Amino acid sequence: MKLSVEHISKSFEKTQVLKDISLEVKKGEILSLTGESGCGKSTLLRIISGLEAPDDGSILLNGQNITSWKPEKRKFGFVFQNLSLFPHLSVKGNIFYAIKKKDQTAEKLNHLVEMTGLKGLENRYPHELSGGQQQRVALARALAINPELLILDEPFSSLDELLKAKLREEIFDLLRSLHITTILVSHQASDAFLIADKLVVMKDGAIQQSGTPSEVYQKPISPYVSDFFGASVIINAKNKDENIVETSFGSLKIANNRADDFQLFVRPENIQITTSRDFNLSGKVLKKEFKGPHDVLKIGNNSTSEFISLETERCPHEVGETIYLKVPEKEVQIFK
Ligand SMILES: Nc1ncnc2c1ncn2[C@@H]1O[C@H](COP(=O)(O)OP(=O)(O)OP(=O)(O)O)[C@@H](O)[C@H]1O
Repeated sequence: MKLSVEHISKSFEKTQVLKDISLEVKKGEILSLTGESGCGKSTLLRIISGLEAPDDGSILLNGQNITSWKPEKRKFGFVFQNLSLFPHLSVKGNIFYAIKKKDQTAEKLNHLVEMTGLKGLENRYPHELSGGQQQRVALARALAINPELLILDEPFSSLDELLKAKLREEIFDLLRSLHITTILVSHQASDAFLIADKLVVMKDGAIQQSGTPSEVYQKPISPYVSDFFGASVIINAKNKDENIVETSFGSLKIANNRADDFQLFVRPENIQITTSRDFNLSGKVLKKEFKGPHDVLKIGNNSTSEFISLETERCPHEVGETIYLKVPEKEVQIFK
């Protein structure tokens, strides 16, 4: 199984909401699609699922052009944000909703409720279930059709943080064990989506960056992408000499041939506190906050209003002390 989205564009009236989007999901892969509200994620999902037609471009399933296929023919399973369970149907009725009568066997039901942790709840109605259980019903219903592709549109948004994390992990484990090809859409930035196989980050109707989670996390191409996944340290910089870059916190040895001002990006865990002044950044600890497993330092100096916010392991330095920060060149990304 392979789903290819090729050069999809879409406008509503005069506004272009999707601009030449291309991506690919292979058998058993989990692709996570994220981006700020209004960037076009839902519109893209609607086009993939056949609920909306693109102005340009094609959707291919195993090389076959399915752009004009009706949603039913595509055999995709969905779990939407609002779940859309049928209130007048039991768990069993909801799970079997899209299944032919002859395939509605006790064995199939049993298999689905066991997989999704709903055993014993088959005869309950949606209003008699918790939010997490309702999510499971929606998932079981989507899996019941043996979908070619599963589309999860922000399925965890209504749950509290703890339950969200637990259910997400459980569902990901299940999808991986079943080798179900999945597109997961998230409207929120979250490290949790780094467990997908592929990440696609959208902005203003276009793909900003796509790649493996570690590529996107370690080498984001813009502050927009870096801020989506974890904390980042971004410092204004300019070229000083060949391979020397100057910032208001000191100079660093970094190969860079840009003439204009630019920004240096580095993940906080790649910065080490050191005692050496040479080619390291320096600043005063302005604030130190205890955050359980780590401290957060706010580092500044007199020559600038800029400061570095750094998450570190237990820091022995106190407010007012000057500290030096080692920033390894290979961990630095340059943002224009
Ligand atoms: N049927 C429509 N008619 C006109 N404009 C639309 C229609 N559907 C979506 N839009 C517009 O297209 C843009 C993209 O919307 P879309 O719902 O795809 O974004 P999204 O990334 O899913 O946002 P969110 O995270 O808030 O759900 C928005 O500006 C939205 O107002």
